[in-house]
Amino acid sequence: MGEKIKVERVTKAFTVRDNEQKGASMEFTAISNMEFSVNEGEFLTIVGPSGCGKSTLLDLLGGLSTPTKGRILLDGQEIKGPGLDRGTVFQQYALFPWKTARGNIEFGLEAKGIPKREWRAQSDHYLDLVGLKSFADRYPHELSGGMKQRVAIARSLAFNPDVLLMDEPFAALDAQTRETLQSELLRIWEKTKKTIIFITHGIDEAVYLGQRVVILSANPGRVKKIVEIPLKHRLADADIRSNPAFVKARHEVWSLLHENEYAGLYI
Ligand SMILES: Nc1ncnc2c1ncn2[C@@H]1O[C@H](COP(=O)(O)OP(=O)(O)OP(=O)(O)O)[C@@H](O)[C@H]1O
Repeated sequence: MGEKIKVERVTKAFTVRDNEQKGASMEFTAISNMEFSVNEGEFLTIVGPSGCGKSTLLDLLGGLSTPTKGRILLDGQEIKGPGLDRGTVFQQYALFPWKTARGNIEFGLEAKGIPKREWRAQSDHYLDLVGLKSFADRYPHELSGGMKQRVAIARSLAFNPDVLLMDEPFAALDAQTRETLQSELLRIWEKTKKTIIFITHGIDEAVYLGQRVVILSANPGRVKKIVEIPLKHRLADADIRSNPAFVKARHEVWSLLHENEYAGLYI
């Protein structure tokens, strides 16, 4: 399994107002000296406290902004801007309200330059992949939150990106829908073999989905630890969250995230 993405000593600083001095500005370091890599076809989850730089990191991976120091390599080439090799799914559905589920997916096909005669078969394929074949002609306002997010995932996949960047895509959904979409996503990942980087606030979600979990700490955002999750065949076990290996991994991630509280840092 080759290395797909390499985050090399990345620092991202923003210029912000200096509250101490009127009219002056100062540097604020959101992410400091971050380093990790992602293997081809890996499902990597990233978890960390609010403000640790998760969205900043995803913007850098998406090429929407550039590091202040360090660099990010994709297939050995430095990321210098957005590209169709990376698809992003956000927390908010970001669908075109005037296009049907199929129309939203076909937008992805058009952007990728797929000839129009192939759209129908390909959009059928992606609708089927996310379990929405019978909702092809519905508009976003006629779909539930979970269905909208399925369309968003299908649209991102229609670009056929190498890497899927997911920024808390299930955060706005109710617990049951979230669990369903988590297992759907695992199934899609197993089928498509995409490299996935998935950002979340949820420890359960990070452990359930990730082959490895990157734990970030805040002020500034840094990699605290990368934990391997030794779970195989997640989909075969309907109640994997009760499995001792899951419980153990979950506890490890939880402890790392809450370490500072017990050291008295926040008390
Ligand atoms: N454009 C910007 N200008 C100045 N500061 C910024 C900018 N973008 C982010 N920050 C700061 O960088 C830090 C990291 O923000 P970011 O949104 O990446 O965190 P996050 O981990 O995604 O947070 P959350 O989990 O709450 O969504 C925060 O302190 C934020 O205020």
